[in-house]
Amino acid sequence: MVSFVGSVMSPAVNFCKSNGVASTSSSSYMKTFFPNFDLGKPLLLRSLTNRKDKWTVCACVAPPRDYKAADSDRVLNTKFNKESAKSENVSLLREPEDDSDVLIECRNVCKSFGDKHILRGVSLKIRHGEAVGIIGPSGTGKSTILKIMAGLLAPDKGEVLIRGKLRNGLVSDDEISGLRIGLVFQSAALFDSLTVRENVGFLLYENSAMPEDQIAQLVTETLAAVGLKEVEDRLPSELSGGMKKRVALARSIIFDTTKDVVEPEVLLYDEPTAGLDPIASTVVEDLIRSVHVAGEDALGKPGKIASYVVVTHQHSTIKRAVDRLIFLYEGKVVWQGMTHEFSTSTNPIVRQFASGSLDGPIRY
Ligand SMILES: Nc1ncnc2c1ncn2[C@@H]1O[C@H](COP(=O)(O)OP(=O)(O)OP(=O)(O)O)[C@@H](O)[C@H]1O
Repeated sequence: MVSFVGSVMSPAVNFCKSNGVASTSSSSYMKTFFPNFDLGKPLLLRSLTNRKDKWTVCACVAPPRDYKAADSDRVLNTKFNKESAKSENVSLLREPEDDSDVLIECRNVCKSFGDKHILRGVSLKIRHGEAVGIIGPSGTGKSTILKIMAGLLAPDKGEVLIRGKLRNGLVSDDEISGLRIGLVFQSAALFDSLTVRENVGFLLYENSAMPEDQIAQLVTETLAAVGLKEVEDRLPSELSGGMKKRVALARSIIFDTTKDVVEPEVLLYDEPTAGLDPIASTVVEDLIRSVHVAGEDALGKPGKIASYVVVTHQHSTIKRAVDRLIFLYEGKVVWQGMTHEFSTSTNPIVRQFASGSLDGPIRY
C-alpha cells in the first residue's frame, strides 16, 4: 500500500513508477502524462490515484513492525547521551555499536541536479524513538536528503537502507520496505477544492475498504488529536496558515484502523514552521512533539510516531521540537550533536550559523 501524505501541489513531488525505477519532477511529468491535470480538481486526482497498477503519488509504504513506546526513552537516554555527543567534529562522534534500532540509514549519498552537485556523500542514521533536526544554510541539500529518505528521489550514488535493507530506487507499490514513512511538506499542501474532511481522509477514501461514516469519524478524532474541532466541512481557503499545517499533520498521522498494523513510523517534516508567527510556530512545534511516541496528543493519548526528522531554519523549532541535530553544509554532514550543544559548539560553521554572523566559513 502507498500512503499519501504530501501533495501533488508541491513542485518537489515526484511520480514514481511502481517498478521503483523511473522518476521525474512533477510538473513536467504531469504535463506529459496528464495534459488536462488541474491540481484543484478532486475528480482528476481520484482518477490519478486509482491508477494503482501504474503510478503512485508521493511517498510511504509497508507494514511496520510493532514497537514499544517505552523504547523511545531508552534510545534518547542511551544512544546519544551527553558523552557521545561531546565531540565537535562529526568524524569523532561516537556512534552506538548496536544498529538494530536504526530505521533509516543514508550511506555516502550523492545527488546532483545537472552540473550542480548538491549532496556530496551524506551519511546519517535515524534511530527508533529519535527526534532529529536537519539544519544548515540555504541550498545545502536539506530538503533533497529528506526526499531521498522518503523515497521520492533516488540518490545518484550511495545507499539508503530501511531497517537494514537496501532500498533500490524509489518507493513503490510493490516494494515492502518494512517501514512506513510520511513526508509533510513545507506548504501545508492541501487540495484546495476538497474539504478538510476529504483532505484528511483522502488516503482512506481512496485506498481503504472502510465505510465512509467510519472514515468521517476517524477524521474527526484525528483532527481532535491535533487540536482542531468543527472544521471538517471547511475548505483550506477558510483556514489560517497554522490551521492548515495542523490539517496537513492530521492527514499524515491518520491510518486505516481496520488493518492489523498500519501506522506511520517515521514522519519527515520539511520546514513545518516556515512562515508562521512565533506563537503559531510554538503550537506546531508542540504538535510535532505530541504525535511522537514520547509525547501525548491533544486528547491525552500517547503519540504513534516512532521517530521524526525536521528540516528547519527556525531557532525555536530547533530548541523545542528536536533532540538531536545534523548539520549539513555544502552537501555533507559537518556536525552532529544534541540540541543543547548547538549554541555552545566550537565548530566555526556551527558557531557562525547559530549566531547569524556574516563572518565565518559560510559564504553567501
Ligand atoms: N528537482 C530539482 N531540480 C533541479 N535543482 C534542484 C531540484 N531540487 C533541488 N534543487 C536544487 O538543489 C539545491 C538544494 O536544494 P534543497 O531544497 O535541498 O536545499 P535546502 O538546503 O533545503 O534549501 P533551503 O534551506 O533554502 O530550503 C538548490 O540549489 C535547489 O535549487
